[in-house]
Amino acid sequence: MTAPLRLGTRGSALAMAQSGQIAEALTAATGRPVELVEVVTAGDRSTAPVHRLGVGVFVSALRDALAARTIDFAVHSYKDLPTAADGGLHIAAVPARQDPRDALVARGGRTLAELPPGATVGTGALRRIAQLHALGLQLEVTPIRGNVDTRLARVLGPDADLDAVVLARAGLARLGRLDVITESLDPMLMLPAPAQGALAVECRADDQNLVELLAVLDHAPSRAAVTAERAFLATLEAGCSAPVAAYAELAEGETGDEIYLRGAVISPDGTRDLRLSRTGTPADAAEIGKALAAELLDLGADSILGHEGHTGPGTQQFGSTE
Ligand SMILES: NCc1[nH]cc(CCC(=O)O)c1CC(=O)O
Repeated sequence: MTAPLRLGTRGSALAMAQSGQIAEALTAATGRPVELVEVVTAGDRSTAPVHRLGVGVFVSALRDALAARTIDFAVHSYKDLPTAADGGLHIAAVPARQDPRDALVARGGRTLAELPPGATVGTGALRRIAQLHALGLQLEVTPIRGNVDTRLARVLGPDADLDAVVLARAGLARLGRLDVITESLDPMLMLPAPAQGALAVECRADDQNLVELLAVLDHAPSRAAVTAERAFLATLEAGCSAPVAAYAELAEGETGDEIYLRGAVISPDGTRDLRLSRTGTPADAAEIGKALAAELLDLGADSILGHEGHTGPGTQQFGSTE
């Protein structure tokens, strides 16, 4: 009998769902039993706005448990990971990514275009707030936070107080709640967060057997897309309140696979909206991300991000605020 592998997870419904799906996939592929071990993070205990906490708080408790060897591996929402690499840890797999689009859940089955001026739309992410404002629809954008159920209740519950909320389609998919979506937002309107819809399966870098075992879950095209988007984010040195979006698509070109990366930096009020794209080969994913970020910095993205001259340690700790 092999001892079960210990998969550390947060206790939220979303975290449990995605950890459970990875545990099942791993057992199906390798025959190894997996046991879920719940880890409570500072982010779960606090009610402060996420852009103040930084999403890194959700991740650090799992990483501490990895370092302390109380768990063997962890599954993160990739977009919640800090861009700074963690030396002792290794992302052993990026499984096939879910549809990365954001989703609108609106009362009365409405789409974005059907919301009247003054309609109240809840979201916590500056990236979404900025892009909603940039649409110029006179939407009343309201900051909200909480888990997926809490956010849905603001529109669908008995005490609903908002006309709509925007959240990641992938989260709803993992919870089996795609039915509530009234519009999956085209990336032309709402470019997703870097790595949205992707998971990162992480273990200790020196755990060679596990590194090899987990690799069966890796999906090369998803890894290439996420690599480009995250290189873009890291090069912008985006702090924890950064309205940064990126989306890489892979397609077959005439001379082989091609990667098409779009990136945006938008001021929170939506009045400054810098968007560019770049193409290349998947093998150059990281370079494409870096080059796209450099182009946007040349156009003044730094002044939107508020770190001209750079603000010192800490500012590059976290990924996007989602
Ligand atoms: N911190 C929020 C968060 N982190 C990951 C997801 C689900 C989507 C994904 O895995 O990218 C969500 C919910 C949301 O943005 O609505």
